[in-house]
Amino acid sequence: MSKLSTEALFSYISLLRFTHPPTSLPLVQKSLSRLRPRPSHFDSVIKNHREKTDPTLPFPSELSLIKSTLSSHTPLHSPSLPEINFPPSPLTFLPPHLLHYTSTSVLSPHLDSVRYSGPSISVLTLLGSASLRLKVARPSEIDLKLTPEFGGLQILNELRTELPETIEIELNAGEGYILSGISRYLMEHEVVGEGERYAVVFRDDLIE
Ligand SMILES: O=C(O)CCC(=O)C(=O)O
Ligand SMILES: [Fe+2]
Repeated sequence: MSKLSTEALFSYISLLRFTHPPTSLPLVQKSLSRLRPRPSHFDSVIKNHREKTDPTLPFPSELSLIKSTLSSHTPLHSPSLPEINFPPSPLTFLPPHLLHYTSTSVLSPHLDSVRYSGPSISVLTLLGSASLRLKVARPSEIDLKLTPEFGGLQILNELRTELPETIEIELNAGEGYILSGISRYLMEHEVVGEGERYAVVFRDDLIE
């Protein structure tokens, strides 16, 4: 794995990227404008930020770009890794989740719950910049009963030996990333940034 190019590495963990102009920033700022910063999310993963799920904002061109990015992805597997479930097409998206971070906000390493959303998590940065850091998750973080079949936790050891300890990408306004496959189910993510940042998160619905 260490000989893989960055692009091949991202493909291997199904970390996809897209660019979309941050034209929805004014709508997102307006939607969040009356909210007070929250000292803590219910699970303490995010702190000192503003957030809101807003079903009234449709984001049609962002969602169609995310769908086409996902459907053009061919996962790259090492022969020893079992297949990871990939989103069927078409996906049904949950209402968008709006986020506003400031210099005091913290987003700690976590895995998004597999109880509430499906196989892809897409985030478009609308203002500001930060870094996304991905690491192979600890076994205790993974709910094997609810996670698609990975062939047991042995896959984590395999990933730990095959992947760099941290995979990091820059997040700038107008840039989006998608966590799916390995990066969605088997790696924890954290966002590290200094200044103000607006982002919108598109999660797809659970697959029955
Ligand atoms: O702000 C981001 O890029 C990530 C947000 C996130 O990880 C989450 O809301 O679960
Ligand atoms: Fe997350």
